[in-house]
Amino acid sequence: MKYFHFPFKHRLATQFNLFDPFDSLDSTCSSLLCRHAHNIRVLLCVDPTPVSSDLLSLLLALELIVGSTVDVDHINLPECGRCGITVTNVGVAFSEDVADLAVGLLIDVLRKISLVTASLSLLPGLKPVITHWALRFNLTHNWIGGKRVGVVGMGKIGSEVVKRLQAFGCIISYNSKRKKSAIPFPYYPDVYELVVNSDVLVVCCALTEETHHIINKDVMTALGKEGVIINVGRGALIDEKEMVKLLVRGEIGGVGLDVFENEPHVPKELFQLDNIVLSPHCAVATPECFDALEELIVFNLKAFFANKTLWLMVNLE
Ligand SMILES: NC(=O)C1=CN([C@@H]2O[C@H](COP(=O)(O)OP(=O)(O)OC[C@H]3O[C@@H](n4cnc5c(N)ncnc54)[C@H](O)[C@@H]3O)[C@@H](O)[C@H]2O)C=CC1
Ligand SMILES: O=CC(=O)O
Repeated sequence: MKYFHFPFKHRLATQFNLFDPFDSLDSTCSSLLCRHAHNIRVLLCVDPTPVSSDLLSLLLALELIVGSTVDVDHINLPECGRCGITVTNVGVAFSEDVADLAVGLLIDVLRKISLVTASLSLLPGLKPVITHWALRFNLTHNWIGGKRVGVVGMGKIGSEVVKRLQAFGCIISYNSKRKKSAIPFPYYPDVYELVVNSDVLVVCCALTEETHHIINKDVMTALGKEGVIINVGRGALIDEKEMVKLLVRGEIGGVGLDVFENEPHVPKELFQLDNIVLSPHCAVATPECFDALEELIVFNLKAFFANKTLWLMVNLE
């Protein structure tokens, strides 16, 4: 169990009959897994560990998979549906922290906080006269208030992003799979239409066949030289190769990324640029997210063994 810290594993082990394949000396875990397979009723899926049809075919007693992520596309859901296995995910447990990071990335790209922090160490012996001191840097002039922000994916995270950006006075519009009657902002069914009406894009939709490279070369070109893209969804929502080329040529204004197309690989060209802010897919790496996740897991395990209703079941139809 790589993702959870020891006290949580201990908590689980004191309440349930826990079998952790990472306790095995066998690096593939396969022999231990095979030995216990017929007894396992619940699989706790840590991180996006793949749950293939091969694995499912070993676990003949399996009734429930408790996911620890928002997306559960690493789990073979059609096979779960066929075998009558229930799957749960984390729902809103992570949404606020991901939205916070999205807004943090945006402010940092626009105001270059990380960049000037790194530059401070390069300026020894300057007189501490604040205006002169500050003017040594290319001061940023980007205001957040009044920016037209297009949200791609008005789900749980998108809605939290909007709450925060409204407080800055941003002008919001969105693209999503469908128009949401409860959302009072202009809806553009075509992402290209959204972009031509936006200064900033915040990308936080689910990655599906349909949304793969939804932010392609044409979309990014339409956003223009001053346009900024923030991506906290999945790397492959953006055509990363094209994004790098456009950034290098100065054809988009800047990016803030928590996710990459081929993690943990980060295109090295990005490190030469001063209009990017990067984080290593760590939007949910907070104690609050982990606490919420752990409570959710324990709730669902207890509910399952007590034949009670589970939280956050994924629709497998
Ligand atoms: N950076 C990180 O650590 C995290 C990233 N995520 C990513 O954020 C994504 C969104 O999470 P939530 O808001 O909780 O999910 P959600 O299910 O509430 O929202 C997903 C949104 O994607 C939209 N969408 C689906 N298909 C679309 C299409 N074809 N075109 C446009 N929009 C489409 C849906 O309409 C929905 O509004 C997750 O799928 C996950 O990939 C989630 C948690 C943490
Ligand atoms: O990226 C994390 C997730 O929960 O999805």
